[in-house]
Amino acid sequence: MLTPANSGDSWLTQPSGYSVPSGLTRSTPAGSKPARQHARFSHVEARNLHHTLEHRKVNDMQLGLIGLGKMGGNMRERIRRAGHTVIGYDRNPDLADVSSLAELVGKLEGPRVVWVMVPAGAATQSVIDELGDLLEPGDTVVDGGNSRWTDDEKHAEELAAKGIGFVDAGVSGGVWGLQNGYALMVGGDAEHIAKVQPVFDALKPEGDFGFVHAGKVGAGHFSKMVHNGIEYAMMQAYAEGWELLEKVDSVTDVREVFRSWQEGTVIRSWLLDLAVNALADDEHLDKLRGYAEDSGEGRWTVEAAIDNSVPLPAITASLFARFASRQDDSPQMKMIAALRNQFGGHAVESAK
Ligand SMILES: NC(=O)C1=CN([C@@H]2O[C@H](COP(=O)(O)OP(=O)(O)OC[C@H]3O[C@@H](n4cnc5c(N)ncnc54)[C@H](O)[C@@H]3O)[C@@H](O)[C@H]2O)C=CC1
Ligand SMILES: O=C(CO)[C@H](O)[C@H](O)COP(=O)(O)O
Repeated sequence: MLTPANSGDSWLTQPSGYSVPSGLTRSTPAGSKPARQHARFSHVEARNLHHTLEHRKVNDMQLGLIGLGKMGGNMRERIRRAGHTVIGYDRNPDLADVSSLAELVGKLEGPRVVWVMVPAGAATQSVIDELGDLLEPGDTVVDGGNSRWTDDEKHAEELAAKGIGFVDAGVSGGVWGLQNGYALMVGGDAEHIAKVQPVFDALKPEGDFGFVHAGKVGAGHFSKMVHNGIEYAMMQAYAEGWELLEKVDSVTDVREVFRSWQEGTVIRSWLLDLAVNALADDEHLDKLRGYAEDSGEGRWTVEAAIDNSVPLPAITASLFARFASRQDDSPQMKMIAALRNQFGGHAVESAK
């Protein structure tokens, strides 16, 4: 079952998933007693241990992480597993390692890197404002939430006036990121990004892809915004296809059709895999109401399309489909019904 990591680990103790680097442990043959603490290391083991410690010294860094919910909680765990130190703050004390932002900043050695992972808008603004007062020149703030890209320039300017760097990071991967890694789209100056790189490396998926320095400040969130616009339209297409398949009598097992599409088809994707997961739990989605919220990225994508005169019919339609999902009845369809009745005498249905 997928749950955010709400372990509430103290930053002073090793989190449950922490793995000791291989050079620091000695293997114990099955059935034998565990090696005693004072067991002698061979020359090769001692050299490996030395290399491991040197490696950690060079690469380990400290991170302050603010917002330990569905995303930040798992990110803290993934970064710690990579051997870095994470001090987490959340306004929910059950999740936090420290009791205030000031305490978090006080525990970090300079130059500090602080990652903000709270809801976009007012929450992000207030955290960045407070950090602006607490941090020192040479420190760096990363906004990893789904902030509107137009906020980034303002945040970068406000912090730059105090000598503090700013990086905007679009993060993709959801609650699966702990195991699969988080795809990262970052914007900002190379000098600021370099300070955060060990953390980006810890978060990103294995392999060659999953990290991009997309451009200047704002480019990371702009890229993530478009990513989410695409996400809307892809989900909408799967959803529409699914409804049509469910509607007709000739297709007797829609769930199996979706499952079969997972291999070999043109339309296989991770979203399709997740649709199959959802249908495994609830074959006809009977347990759900057809209602979908949105958090902003879809509408900002449509606004950017208008600003740039770029036609986005699929993404716009998928945003509007969510608005429609929130209506019990359709005022506009009342008007359509009234007009058809007016001009053509077509039948109407009475309000319930
Ligand atoms: N859930 C997802 O799939 C993804 C979410 N995001 C973005 O990441 C950010 C966090 O999202 P989630 O973890 O899903 O949200 P969440 O609601 O699970 O967690 C947010 C956390 O921030 C804390 N918080 C809120 N205001 C705070 C403040 N002023 N000071 C300290 N802590 C504060 C809350 O107590 C909560 O624990 C949002 O900007 C979201 O849009 C980005 C990618 C994927
Ligand atoms: O960024 C995400 C996934 O990539 C978040 O899950 C985001 O909340 C999805 O957008 P919306 O809430 O508007 O559906």
